[in-house]
Amino acid sequence: MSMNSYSPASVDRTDEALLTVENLQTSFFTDKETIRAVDSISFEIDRGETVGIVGESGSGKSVTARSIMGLIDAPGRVVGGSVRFNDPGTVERLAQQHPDRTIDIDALRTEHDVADCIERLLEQGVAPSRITGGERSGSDVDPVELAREDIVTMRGLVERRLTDVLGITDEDAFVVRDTDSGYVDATHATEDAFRTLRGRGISMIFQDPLTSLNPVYTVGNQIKEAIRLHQGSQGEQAHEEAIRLLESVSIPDAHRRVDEYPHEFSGGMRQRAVIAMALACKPELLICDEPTTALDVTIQAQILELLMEIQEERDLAIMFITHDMGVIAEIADQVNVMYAGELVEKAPVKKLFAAPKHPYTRGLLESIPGRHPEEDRLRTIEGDVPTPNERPTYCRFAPRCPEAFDACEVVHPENVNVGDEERIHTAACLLYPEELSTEETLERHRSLGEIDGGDRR
Ligand SMILES: Nc1ncnc2c1ncn2[C@@H]1O[C@H](COP(=O)(O)OP(=O)(O)OP(=O)(O)O)[C@@H](O)[C@H]1O
Ligand code: NI
Repeated sequence: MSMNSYSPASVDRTDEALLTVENLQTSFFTDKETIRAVDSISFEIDRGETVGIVGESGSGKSVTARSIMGLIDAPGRVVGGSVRFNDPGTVERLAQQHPDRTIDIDALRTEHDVADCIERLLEQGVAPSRITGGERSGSDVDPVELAREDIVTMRGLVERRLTDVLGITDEDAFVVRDTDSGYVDATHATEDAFRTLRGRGISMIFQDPLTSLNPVYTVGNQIKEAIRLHQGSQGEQAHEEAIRLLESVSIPDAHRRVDEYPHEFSGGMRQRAVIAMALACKPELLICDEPTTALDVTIQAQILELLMEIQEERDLAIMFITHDMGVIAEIADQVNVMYAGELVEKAPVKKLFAAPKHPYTRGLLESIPGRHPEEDRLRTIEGDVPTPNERPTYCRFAPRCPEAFDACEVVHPENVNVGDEERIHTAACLLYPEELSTEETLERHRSLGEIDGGDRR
């Protein structure tokens, strides 16, 4: 495949998200059962934005983060969907490192006609909904026509891995370059590529800072090692940079503390040091998995404050995982609510708090401490998150839902619009869309399930 020159400067940064997660599925194959820990979820993260992932313990938040980072180990595996990381620098670097795993969309466009390709796919018996990606559905949809209208594109065919008609048999390609953009698909990346991705593009911090810090090295040496790996500088230069990083996360007396060991730091200071280490690789996206859960409330507030400052300064995108709706209110721009491996509601933070739609979200909001000061016991949602161990043909929340009705046991709720604008506020609940009759609503969810089901394994 030819390698066209690629200029990051020409990238149109406005129309495509930094991270696009689409129908991501990650399962654990244990002796006893298959746990569908992340069961076909989709969301996006824009540059400079904080996206919260919230849900009770066991809802699949950490597995989502680890899937994006390539950190799922046996018996777990990412089994479906895509995670597209659209950072020009990372795309360019990986395209150079892995030319044989790179697909050049521009070159494909000059060689092939999309409508012809679609006709061949249809002849091969590929379902139209697979080709259109469920963008448009119904019996009257003609994918060939959509291609003429430029709705189904070359890029779309590649994203849906409908590539054999393009003469690409390498299922393992994971870098896609286009004239004005490109992405790395983390669900197909090699371990080698993940090292680049984790080093340059995406960093992650965990609940317990000690998982990221080695007790036998000084904090400074660990930060310097990160600097050496990711920025290439060493010696005095790296030392100065380490101090600067510690100062940037407001560690007082950084000149002295740079030579201290992790056990000499308090919990809050350790988490600051871990953030400094994460920043050493100049990430575009920082994934935080409950980074403040182990800290007391005052320290927690300071760390959140710090993250927001850093984000502002660096135009960093943050994916913030928590089970705490109060923290979400503080930090998130966008919120994704997860339940038993699925995404059940998605909205901008203000909309979610002002008009929560899913009964589960409402339950989570009701259980924020201080919501009902007149009551002396904290409200909780009765029962536990079930283990998602089969393909859902019903609502997984129904057994705990105060609003469940008969259909919830036999129809799987799909994400539908619950606000005025398309795709801005969605919920996966059979109570919606509100304007339809019950019969029509169920029909809507069933037919959306058929499209989504095409991708769900
Ligand atoms: N290594 C593993 N082997 C088997 N099952 C796993 C493994 N890791 C996670 N799971 C399962 O995946 C599901 C989701 O777990 P996950 O850790 O993502 O939840 P979470 O939302 O992060 O919860 P918490 O708030 O407790 O961190 C759970 O049912 C869990 O049992
Ligand atoms: Ni977790």
